[in-house]
Amino acid sequence: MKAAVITFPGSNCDMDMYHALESFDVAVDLLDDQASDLSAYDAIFIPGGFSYGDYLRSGAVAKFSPAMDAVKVAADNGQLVIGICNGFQILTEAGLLPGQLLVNEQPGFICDEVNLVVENEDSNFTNVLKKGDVIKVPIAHGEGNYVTDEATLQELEDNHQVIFRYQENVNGSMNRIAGITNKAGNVYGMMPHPERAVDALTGNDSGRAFFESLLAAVDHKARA
Ligand SMILES: NC(=O)CC[C@H](N)C(=O)O
Repeated sequence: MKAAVITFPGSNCDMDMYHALESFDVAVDLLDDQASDLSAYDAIFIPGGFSYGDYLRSGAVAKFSPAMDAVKVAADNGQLVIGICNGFQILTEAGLLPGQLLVNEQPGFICDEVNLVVENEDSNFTNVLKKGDVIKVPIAHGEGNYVTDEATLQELEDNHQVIFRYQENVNGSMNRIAGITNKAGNVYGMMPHPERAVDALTGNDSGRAFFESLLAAVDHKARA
């Protein structure tokens, strides 16, 4: 698998993602917000942080960067696009995923480890797991409260686009949504940080299943 991690001014989880991918022997390029051609990559990661200082709203400035035009082309091509935390916020702002991440129901920055329940075991991001499995993954956000209109929420549920739910609703998200895909299943966003849970030395490597699923999905596509 060939991966790109896009670093925006203010990203702060880009190197976490880089090291997580390297731990799976993935060839990773670190690109910046001026990236214009992403056609060489199986998977493109938009990492967490505070892109452009989170001015106006999280992700609201990043969506205008040249790199996001290239991400849209890649998404249309069916390449995998993965946004973690601020990356999820950028993908919703850019219109690549439905809904919006609002300020947490109890306003404030939450830094914790939370249990995520697998909702869809057939996705590119969970295929080594089973529906109902629980993985513990760090969260670190002030704006993780997922909202959308009722019709879109119903559509997300009906199309099995909800991939993970929080076991307990930590931030007020509708239907305890922690991660969703687009309709085609190749664009994915989640607020929790699997890239921070890949090394047993840190006390938690349950995020590895997420990356193992991605690798299996890319491998499967290459054989098809
Ligand atoms: N860790 C992050 O990516 C933080 C995301 C975002 N800036 C928030 O606080 O919600």
